[in-house]
Amino acid sequence: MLWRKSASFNAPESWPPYPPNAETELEKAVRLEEEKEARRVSDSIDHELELEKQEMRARRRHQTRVLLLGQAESGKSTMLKNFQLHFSPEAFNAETEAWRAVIHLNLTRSVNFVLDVLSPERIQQLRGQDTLRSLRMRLSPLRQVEMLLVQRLSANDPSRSTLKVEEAAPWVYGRASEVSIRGGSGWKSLLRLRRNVNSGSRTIDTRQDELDDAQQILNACRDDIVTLWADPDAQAGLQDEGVSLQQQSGFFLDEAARVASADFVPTYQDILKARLQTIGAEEHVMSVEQSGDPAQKWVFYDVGGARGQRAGWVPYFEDVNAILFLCPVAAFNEVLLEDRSVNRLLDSFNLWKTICTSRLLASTTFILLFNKTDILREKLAAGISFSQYVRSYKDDPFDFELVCEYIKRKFVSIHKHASSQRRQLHIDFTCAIVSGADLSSWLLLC
Ligand SMILES: Nc1nc2c(ncn2[C@@H]2O[C@H](COP(=O)(O)OP(=O)(O)OP(=O)(O)O)[C@@H](O)[C@H]2O)c(=O)[nH]1
Ligand SMILES: [Mg+2]
Repeated sequence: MLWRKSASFNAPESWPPYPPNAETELEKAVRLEEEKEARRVSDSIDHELELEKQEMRARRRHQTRVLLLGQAESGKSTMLKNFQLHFSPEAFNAETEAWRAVIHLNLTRSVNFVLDVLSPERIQQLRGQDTLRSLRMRLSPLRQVEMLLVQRLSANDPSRSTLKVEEAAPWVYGRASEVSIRGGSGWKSLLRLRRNVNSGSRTIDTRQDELDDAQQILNACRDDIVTLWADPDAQAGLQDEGVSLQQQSGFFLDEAARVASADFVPTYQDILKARLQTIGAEEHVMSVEQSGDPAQKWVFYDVGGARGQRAGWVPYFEDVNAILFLCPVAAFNEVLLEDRSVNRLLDSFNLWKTICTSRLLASTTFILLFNKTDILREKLAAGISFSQYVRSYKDDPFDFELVCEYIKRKFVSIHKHASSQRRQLHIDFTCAIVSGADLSSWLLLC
């Protein structure tokens, strides 16, 4: 060490350091040279940081950051797919392969769920028990298919690597439990897998072979799946158990003949209907492919909406231009999967209140989307009374327009009273599984 700390001075963090006692001329010259060099390095670091900051600011000027919020199954990821389809159709199309496996998993889980409900004991009480019993037996390989697909889709996700089908399969509360796959990890690697399939890697080939096996078994079971789903006795058994699958996420049983066929290629509609629970947060950067300013980027943050996931939202609050909040209006007669004592519409009200109250979001643009309007319409038309679940509602309990108006009033009122400062609120009613919503106009608001 060329300079010594002065005995009388004990602040090594001060800069430049205090000249040591009894310093020779040579030592002094060396010290000054070192200090000069250190200052040059420090200035250059400061300069780099400043440049980075300026670059970031310039980038940010061309970046609009949008955070998608809402409870689980409110349609956040589906809305994001809609944005991709609208603004980056090429990127969207490139993911078709991966979505096929997800759709196959959705279908397989539905069939296995039906088989769980129609247990051997239950079948004994139904007419046509011989047919159902043999269908049950012939469809048993689908347990293996489910396990294979889960393992393949979560292949790169260490937290799911030991997932067993028995763990994922038991059905609760009239619906199959879900397989959640950490977004942006395992299942998307299927894309790379397909693209690299000629790379000669044995692992990749094995993985692809397994997916092909799953698809072949599913295809071999195709006619039996169609027969099971069309069987009036099976339908009666499901009805007795209070199970209604049609309005549940990832429902493909009505299209089983097409989806399970060997040459199935998912349509846009299929991909929008596919269900994959988001765990954690995913960042999606998009630019408008066909027209517009190529430097302009949209950054979407899609987060998991289940209760256990919500603490992870806060870090994104500080840095976003807009919140896209989704409330699934059709969920008025449902409860949270994670807490069956809580009505889903009530949970959305409370969540909205929390978001409005947040000071970090005081000057953020809010776009409120009332989603799943198609299912709301179907439920009310099928005679499910809104006022049976929402006691404060006093109008016609089956009138779609009035129910929508009531929900909107509630949200607007919460926004007005919970927000710390005035903020414009944009509201729309949507059906996220139909492409072509007025996405551009929302983005103009951000
Ligand atoms: N019928 C209908 N289904 C919808 C609509 N929006 C979303 N879905 C379906 O609802 C399911 C759940 O949607 P997601 O987009 O995965 O929900 P999410 O909010 O991302 O849920 P988490 O990731 O768990 O937070 C999917 O199967 C979608 O296809 C809609 O407007 N109508
Ligand atoms: Mg999601």
